[in-house]
Amino acid sequence: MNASSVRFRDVPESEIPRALALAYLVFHESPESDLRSRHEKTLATCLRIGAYEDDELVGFAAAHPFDLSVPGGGELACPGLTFVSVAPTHRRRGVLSGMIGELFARCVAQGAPLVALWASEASIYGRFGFGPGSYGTTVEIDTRRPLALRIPPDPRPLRLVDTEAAPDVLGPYFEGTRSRRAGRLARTRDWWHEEWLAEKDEEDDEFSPARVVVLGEPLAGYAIYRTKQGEAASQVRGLVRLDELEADSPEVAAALWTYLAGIDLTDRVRAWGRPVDDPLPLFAGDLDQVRVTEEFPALWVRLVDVRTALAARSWNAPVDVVLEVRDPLLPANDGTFRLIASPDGFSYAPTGDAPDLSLEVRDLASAFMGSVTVSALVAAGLVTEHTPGAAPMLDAALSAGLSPHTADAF
Ligand SMILES: CC(=O)SCCNC(=O)CCNC(=O)[C@H](O)C(C)(C)COP(=O)(O)OP(=O)(O)OC[C@H]1O[C@@H](n2cnc3c(N)ncnc32)[C@H](O)[C@@H]1OP(=O)(O)O
Repeated sequence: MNASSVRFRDVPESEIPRALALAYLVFHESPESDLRSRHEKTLATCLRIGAYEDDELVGFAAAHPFDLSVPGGGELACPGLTFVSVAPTHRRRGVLSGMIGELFARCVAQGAPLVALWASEASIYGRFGFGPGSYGTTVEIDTRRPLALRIPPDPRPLRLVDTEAAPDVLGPYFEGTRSRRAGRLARTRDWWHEEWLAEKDEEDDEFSPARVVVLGEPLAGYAIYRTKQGEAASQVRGLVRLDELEADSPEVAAALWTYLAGIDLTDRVRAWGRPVDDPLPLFAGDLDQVRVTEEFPALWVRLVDVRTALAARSWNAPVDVVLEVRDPLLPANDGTFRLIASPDGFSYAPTGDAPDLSLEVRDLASAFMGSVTVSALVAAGLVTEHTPGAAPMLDAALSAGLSPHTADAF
């Protein structure tokens, strides 16, 4: 086989089981029938690209029809790439590259300015112009003693909400958070039920069903969590796994963390995918008790249409810079452009002027989302600042308050 013997085309709904068989092969999975059915249902709503050698499916990629919040409260169509699978017999011959090219062409045709993904390996997607658009952290709390905090928890009562009713209670609140943080996907009712509130945890069936605890009327914050029993014989106590916690104020967050840390018969809380600016590690009273154990790239973002993406985000200070953007895969983005933006206006047009900053489109994606500053990229040797002061000027314009954050891993 060579790359030219492979053809790319849509995978019809009737071939979803075949695509899933390839995905389970490459991800070393053998899910039970209810999870297979969920995957089939999800894939029916996705864009599906297949790489075929004659009639054999040798590569598969799907994309969810997501909308992503961008800095300043706007949102953009952002296909969410997932289930990327190449047959072990056909690796490293350009099948993934071909599927990505196909996906970008469809995004351009459909007017989707962004693509996003969670990477199985962080080394794969930079070459295709993806940069980390949000980072996540893992936080662990030792709850063998009461949670020590430097601020008083909100004293209002907490209540548990049935998972059936939860999307109606949490949905509008979560939607409100999307205008404050970039990186958040719009959630449908099905997404809430299947990805957040499913009876069985997809990865570890020792966990309880999802539990939802809320504070305030109207809602001022909530937590979604699962618990795992300990083992009396080996004196291992149970675990609380926090899946999501949102709060209007640090006091509400403090009340929810105190609740989680106080759950009987458990001695740890583990929270994966917290925002990098989560206030808990700041208001914790004992930093031996509350530890940030990990920080990782979460959502990878690709600017398929740089101009449309930049136009959709907020500009918090005036900026006038010439950017030399390198994008070998999408020539419309590649070139030298003058960016003039402020809270009152935006323009981005090709120019023959000398650049103030030179950068790769993957780094522009991270700066666009707000996950890294341009000055930090200059300091790392990834962006060239030809005109002193251009990077801090662009950073002031890009600044947008809270860090980008994505908890929906897909
Ligand atoms: C969004 C998601 O779904 S993430 C899930 C990704 N899928 C998996 O991890 C499943 C198992 N792996 C696979 O199916 C395949 O190995 C894939 C999809 C990762 C790669 O597919 P391939 O068809 O082999 O990739 P392709 O030949 O197009 O390689 C393109 C480039 O990426 C590089 N590359 C491919 N896979 C990897 C990897 N795992 N790590 C580092 N680099 C890689 C290649 O070396 C090549 O580089 P080059 O352009 O400098 O020569």
